[in-house]
This record gives sequence, structure tokens and C-alpha cells, in this order.
Amino acid sequence: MSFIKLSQVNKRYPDGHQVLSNVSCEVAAGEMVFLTGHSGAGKSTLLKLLAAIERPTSGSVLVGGQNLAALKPFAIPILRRNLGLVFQDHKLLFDRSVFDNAMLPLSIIGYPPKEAAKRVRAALDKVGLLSKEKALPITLSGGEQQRLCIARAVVNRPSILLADEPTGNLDAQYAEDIMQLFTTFNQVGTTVLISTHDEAVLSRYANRRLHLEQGRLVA
Ligand SMILES: Nc1ncnc2c1ncn2[C@@H]1O[C@H](COP(=O)(O)OP(=O)(O)OP(=O)(O)O)[C@@H](O)[C@H]1O
Repeated sequence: MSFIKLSQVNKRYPDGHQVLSNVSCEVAAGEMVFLTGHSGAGKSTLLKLLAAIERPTSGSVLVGGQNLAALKPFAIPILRRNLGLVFQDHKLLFDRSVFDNAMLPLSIIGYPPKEAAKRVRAALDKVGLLSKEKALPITLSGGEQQRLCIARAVVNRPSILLADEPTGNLDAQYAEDIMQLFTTFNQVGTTVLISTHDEAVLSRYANRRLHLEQGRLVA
């Protein structure tokens, strides 16, 4: 049940700012879709609604069959186990190694340590960071930190991956590597929603786009 469905979603922040207006859309299970739009169009806000970081003012937000508008606080961690989040404020733990950072989602759910270590190494290998597992994040380049965030997001094999500008500030080669990674996850069945205004990425990938303009979805 890894589909996403928004119905007539409005989001107004407490300061009165109306950021999303009557947004309805669907992303099918197993699809990879881009979320595009100008700066301030509401892309991050939409992704935050899907991760239950923010709540809609009205409308329904279905993720994997659950309506997040009505989600009780205790259910949020259960929802997030199914989600891989690559957000801009990636919040790596700078006093912990690359390995420990990638392990975090599995530690939280009490995953058996031996099996967890295998998964962490597999994820680090996928993003090309296995040789740096003992390093501290501060010693990594921006692109490597971004790739570590992706390893951490996929280590618990989420059925839905949400990425907010994952290639922002990266050079073209890193950006391409990251897009290839998302494509690989999508090919094994993960539903992927990526917000981007990276023209280089958009010109190379023909995936469906959801385009926001001033908080409204336009075709
Ligand atoms: N917590 C908040 N309180 C009030 N306004 C907010 C809050 N978060 C975002 N906004 C406003 O909502 C609008 C949409 O922001 P959002 O971050 O969703 O846009 P975006 O399309 O992701 O932009 P960008 O591409 O620049 O990241 C902006 O005008 C922003 O200032």
C-alpha cells in the first residue's frame, strides 16, 4: 500500500500564509514522480504533509492507505518506518560515525544488531561510502553528506521515498549518481517522489511531473 493521494488539501501556516490551495493528486505505488515549481511554490510543504511533519488545514492526505490528517501522534513513528526521508535540513549526527548515522533508523526500531550492520553496509556500499564508514560526517564533502542521508533514508527499506531537492548544490556528477540511486530503488518497487528545480535532472528524466504554482497544482 505505497500509494499517495491528496484530496482538496489546503495548508495555511499559523502566520496566515496560505501555502497550498485545493491540491488534489495521486502517486501510484511503484511510480517515480517529480514535484516541480518555483521557489516558495509549496513543494517542501507538500512533502512535509506526506511525512506528517506538518498537518493540512483541510483536506485529506493518504499515505499507504492512512489518512495523515487524522493520524494520532503515537502512529507517526509507525508511519515513518515505511518512509525514507531525504530532507534539506538533513540533521546528521556530527559526533557519530558515518556507520552510526546510517544505522540510526534501525537502532530506533530495535533491529537485531548483526542483521542491522549488514543492511547498513549494503546501504553505504550503494551510495559509495563503505570505505568511509568510520569517518565523522564533518570530514565528508557536501555531496558525500547528501549520499549518507540517502543511505540512512533507505536502510530500513521503506516503501515510499520522499526527497526534497536531493541534488540541490551538488555538481552534475553527484547529481547524476543520486538520480541513478533513486532510479534503482524505484526499479525494485519503491514509490519515489522527488522535489526539484534542477533543470539538468529534469531534462534527462522523463518521469511524470506534478507542478505547483503559487500553491496550486497545474497540469
Ligand atoms: N513554518 C512556516 N511558517 C510560515 N510560512 C512558511 C513555513 N514554512 C514555509 N513557509 C512559507 O511557505 C511558502 C512555501 O514554502 P515551501 O518551503 O513549501 O516552498 P518550496 O516550493 O519548497 O520552495 P523552495 O524551492 O525555495 O524550497 C514560502 O513562502 C515559505 O516562506
